Amino acid sequence: MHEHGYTGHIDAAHQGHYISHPETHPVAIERVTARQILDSRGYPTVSVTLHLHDGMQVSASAPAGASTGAYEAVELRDDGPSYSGRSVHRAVAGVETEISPVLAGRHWTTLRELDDALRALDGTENLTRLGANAVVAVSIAAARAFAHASEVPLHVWLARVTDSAQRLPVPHFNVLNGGAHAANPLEFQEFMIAPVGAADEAAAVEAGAEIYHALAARVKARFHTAGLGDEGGFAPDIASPEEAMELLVQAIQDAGYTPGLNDVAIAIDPAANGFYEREGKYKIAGKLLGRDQLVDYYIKLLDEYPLRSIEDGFAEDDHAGWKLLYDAVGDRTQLVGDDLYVTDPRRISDGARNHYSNAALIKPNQIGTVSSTLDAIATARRLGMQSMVSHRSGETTDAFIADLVVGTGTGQIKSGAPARGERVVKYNRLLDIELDNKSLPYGLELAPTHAPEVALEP
Ligand SMILES: C=C(OP(=O)(O)O)C(=O)O
Ligand SMILES: [Mg+2]
Repeated sequence: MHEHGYTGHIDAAHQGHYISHPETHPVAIERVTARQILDSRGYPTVSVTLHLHDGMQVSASAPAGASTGAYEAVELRDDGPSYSGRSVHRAVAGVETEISPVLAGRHWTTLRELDDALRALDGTENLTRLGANAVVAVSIAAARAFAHASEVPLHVWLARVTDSAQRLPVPHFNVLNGGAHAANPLEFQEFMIAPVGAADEAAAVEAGAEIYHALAARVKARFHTAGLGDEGGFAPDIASPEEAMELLVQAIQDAGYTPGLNDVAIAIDPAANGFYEREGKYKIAGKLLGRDQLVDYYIKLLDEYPLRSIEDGFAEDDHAGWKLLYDAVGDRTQLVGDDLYVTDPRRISDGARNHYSNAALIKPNQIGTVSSTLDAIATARRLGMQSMVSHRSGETTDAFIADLVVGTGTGQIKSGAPARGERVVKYNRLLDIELDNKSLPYGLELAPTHAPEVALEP
């Protein structure tokens, strides 16, 4: 069993609480039902429905990671806690027999109050008892219930309760897959294209699709395969990250776009837990690299390619590696903590204080409730860090993260390739929001590279 595991100094002044405005309308729930459905990998996951007092029903479902961080909230599966792909009947039963009686029969005035009740009912630090898969699905459905009660779209409600300026995000399309998401020898997990210079969301999504198809042609011609990884990106037998980056640059050009930090940029998620060997050593393309060598390797990629963002460049517990990378390139590129922070406000706060990175990945099921997810974004923002909202490698057709990224205005999302239903449902939701809200700005929230702006105590 994993603990949430945070042992560092926690300073409330450095954490952001999102503001929950009391004027949002209360929610009355009659009962909560749940069932087991399949996710995009064909593994069972939890789907819940809140039956509201006014006859409305709102649903949500839980995604699942494969390259999960050790400090994530824990899903409940029938063979025990943690990811295994097994059935989730116990988590489903917990929603109906334990969560439903607690949520039914009273008025909930804020989502935080409801989320706090879920945490109290679970009683564990990392939601092991009821399962983060059960809890996050209920919390997302509850956010929908609050938006319904206030008679506004979900993204508008999220902007309202967090006092955020809404923004349409730069989509980061993961078009080449490796690591834990593919069977190929490529160690780095994700190679993404980000149309940062697109005029709007519609143009960005169109660019992503065109580049994806241009890449398909190159991959088929060179590798005689169009096999896909878990997130819908191609997964050919690429030997090295450089070869992958080269392919992306060519595909961007083939599709008639310009590779560049202000046009179509590249982002990577090496997910370094996956190729960490031991004692600060990492194995890439058959070579064992020490921390300094890995930093030099990333610098080479930054110098040679239009790379705007590196996620999990070092393993989750290799803080010495994170610091080295931050000191070397934290002023010129985005360094995103995923497994490092697991969407935990306390860990993000610690990362800002220690200069581990200048951005946090935001995955609601890593921390287990929508309220804590909003706190994570508020914390990052307070400390001058960027946030990137993210799907999981195992997904459903729930598009919550699209409303989340617009409502909180973080300016960046990753939801896999611009293909496969569970991925495009998020991008298509962004298109719908844009169509209904033509005046919303598109693009990154701040300049693409920056260091924390808040002076932190040593
Ligand atoms: C989306 C990711 O993968 P997973 O969901 O498998 O953790 C990731 O590592 O960023
Ligand atoms: Mg990651």
